[in-house]
Amino acid sequence: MIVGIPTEIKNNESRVGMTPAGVFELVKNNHTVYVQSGAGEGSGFFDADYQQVGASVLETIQEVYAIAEMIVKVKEPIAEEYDLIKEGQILFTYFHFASSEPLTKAMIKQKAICIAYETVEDEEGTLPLLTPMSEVAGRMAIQQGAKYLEKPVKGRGVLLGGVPGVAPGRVLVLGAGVVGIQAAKMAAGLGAHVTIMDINMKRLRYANDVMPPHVVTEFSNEYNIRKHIKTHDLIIGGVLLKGKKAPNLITRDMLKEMRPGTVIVDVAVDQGGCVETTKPTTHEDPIYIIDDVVHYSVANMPGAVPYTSTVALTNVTLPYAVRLANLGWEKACEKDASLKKGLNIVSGKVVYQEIIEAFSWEEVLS
Ligand SMILES: NC(=O)C1=CN([C@@H]2O[C@H](COP(=O)(O)OP(=O)(O)OC[C@H]3O[C@@H](n4cnc5c(N)ncnc54)[C@H](O)[C@@H]3O)[C@@H](O)[C@H]2O)C=CC1
Ligand SMILES: CC(=O)C(=O)O
Ligand SMILES: [Mg+2]
Repeated sequence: MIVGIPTEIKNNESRVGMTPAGVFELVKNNHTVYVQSGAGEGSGFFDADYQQVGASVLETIQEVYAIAEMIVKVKEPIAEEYDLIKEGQILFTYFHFASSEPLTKAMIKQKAICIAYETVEDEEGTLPLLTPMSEVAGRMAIQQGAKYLEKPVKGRGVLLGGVPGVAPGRVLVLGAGVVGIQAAKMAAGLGAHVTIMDINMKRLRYANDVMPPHVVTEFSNEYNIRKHIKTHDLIIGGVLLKGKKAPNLITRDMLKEMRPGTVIVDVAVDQGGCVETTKPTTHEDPIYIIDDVVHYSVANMPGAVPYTSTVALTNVTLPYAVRLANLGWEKACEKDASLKKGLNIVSGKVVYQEIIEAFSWEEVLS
């Protein structure tokens, strides 16, 4: 198969869809790989590194899309890329369709085979191609939150770890999944008081087992959330309903209950966010303030640490990419139920029910 690796063009997105190690593996399996010149630079991989393992380098994104049967990338295609996508071309990347009707409609129109990293699901119900980026984003959420709690950027002016004689900051984590656990761990490591909430008792039991005593678990319901937002300095949104729009656990009216300078890092923004006032931001302009509450909602947080993220991502995507290249998407999905769950749009037809529900479409669009 001919595989193309374009340069990411989303704001401050320096990850790349495949490392030279990945190209090595594809070439070993007799596939042809075209990499756009400079695609890996932000992650520390240069054209010569790719050429050394057998890839050919193309100058433009147009050339890569035009020649490839399968595009392997990181983020969803953005508007400038839509028309480059060919009928029947496999796109293997993050899409987060439920948060973008325009993207969904564009991919239907292009009639591509859209296999979304974030809905590939293993037998245990976990999301192997989302997990490493959630690990990155969960850890980063505390770094970013700590930064925006500083007064010069309109935060409350609270040091998360406190100092002797002064109580530490308080962090409320919504969701005890991958993002939530990593965020809680980082915050606890800094010495903050942490409350972590979920509706899944198994996740709360797990958090209770693995976390130090200054991490407290609480069942997630509106009453408890309303209580805790008043006393916590930093709130991390890490909830997910697979493939669906995230639920609004913090509504607009609740911002008034928070103290001025409270910071919300809504990691769940890529599925629409779990805070009503969340709207996607970029690394260039990551925050905005509503009712004195600082909102951070960058939809590609791991893009800011591409050295770590590119390798972590391709460690998990590569085996699937090789299978897709070896077998073609139909056979690969037939043989691998996890990969099949990644099929979101096939030749103009939405095949993932949660997307249809997200837009209240009555039937599968085609
Ligand atoms: N902004 C960014 O750059 C990134 C965003 N993400 C996003 O972060 C979100 C979380 O991802 P993961 O942690 O991997 O998902 P996960 O599936 O591991 O965890 C989500 C948790 O939310 C819980 N949950 C569901 N409804 C809830 C409710 N009402 N209250 C409290 N908890 C609830 C679930 O029980 C589950 O434990 C996803 O939307 C993911 O796409 C992930 C990586 C990067
Ligand atoms: C998961 C995701 O949205 C990201 O890594 O950017
Ligand atoms: Mg307020």
